[in-house]
Amino acid sequence: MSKFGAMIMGPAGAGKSTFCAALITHLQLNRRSCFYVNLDPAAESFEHSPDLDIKDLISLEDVMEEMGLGPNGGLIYCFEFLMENLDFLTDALESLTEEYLIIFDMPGQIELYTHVPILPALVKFLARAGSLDIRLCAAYLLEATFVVDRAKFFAGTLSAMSAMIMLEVPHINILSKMDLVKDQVRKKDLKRFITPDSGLLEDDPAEAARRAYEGGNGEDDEMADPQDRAAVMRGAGFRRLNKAVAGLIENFSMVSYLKLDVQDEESVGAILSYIDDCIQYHEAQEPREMKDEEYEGMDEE
Ligand SMILES: Nc1nc2c(ncn2[C@@H]2O[C@H](COP(=O)(O)OP(=O)(O)OP(=O)(O)O)[C@@H](O)[C@H]2O)c(=O)[nH]1
Ligand SMILES: [Mg+2]
Repeated sequence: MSKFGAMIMGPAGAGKSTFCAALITHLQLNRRSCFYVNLDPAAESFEHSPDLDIKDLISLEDVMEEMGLGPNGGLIYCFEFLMENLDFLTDALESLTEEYLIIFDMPGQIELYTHVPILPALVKFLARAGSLDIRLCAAYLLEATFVVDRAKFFAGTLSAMSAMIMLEVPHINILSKMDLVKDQVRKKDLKRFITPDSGLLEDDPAEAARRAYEGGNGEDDEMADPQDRAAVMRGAGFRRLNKAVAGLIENFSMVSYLKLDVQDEESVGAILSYIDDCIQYHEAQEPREMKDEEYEGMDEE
């Protein structure tokens, strides 16, 4: 029997926990079962209390205090500890039926998604057939406010792509906090972020401001101070690198985004449908008898 899950990932403050809460509320309203797993050892408050909380195994605060580690090293330590104590997950999850959507609320430390191999190992463990056998969808959130700084947007997109390549499970990317940019970005422009277009760097208003600050196009201006000139050359190199990265993202067509406005029930429902499709949730459900109260609900409609 398969189980189904969604791993909600992304940089610090991207809105992961808020999205988890909205997803849970939406599932409850639609009479669907869910199981909320908090894997952020630093998370303190929750809208829905977790059904399983890594802090019951290990807390970041204790690790930092006892091991003398900082927040990032401490987080890696917590995950290494989790990997040595996987029974903590197995014991809680193994009895869940295919009706449940297991929601994993992940921490925001970016190194977890880019260059330490812990997350791929955890995902492999969760998905392994014959063990927990969870069909997992990774959902990577990036704040829509990143569209204001286009170079930053491509850097964020690169981190989404890195997580996608590293984890090797069905993956969706989400632009969160859409409410914050709705009135700032024209619909036509927004499309170029939803499916990233490298041309965005060509007509970047922030870039124009940067060039003006540097005093010209940055490549052939005469400058008195060699240090200024070196800084500008670094700027030019940075721009070329950015363009190359953006071109790579565009050419591979690997990343596109779904829009999330967490206050809007329909938007949350639409993303859930994508998650369901990715993991083929509905195909696996047994036809079930409706409960009496569900029949009653239908009479009223
Ligand atoms: N305007 C707006 N604010 C949001 C939205 N989603 C989250 N926030 C706010 O953004 C902040 C961070 O949200 P969280 O859900 O805690 O983000 P997170 O990704 O879980 O953060 P970490 O776990 O610390 O990495 C909070 O102040 C939220 O209220 C949104 O859709 N719109
Ligand atoms: Mg969180």
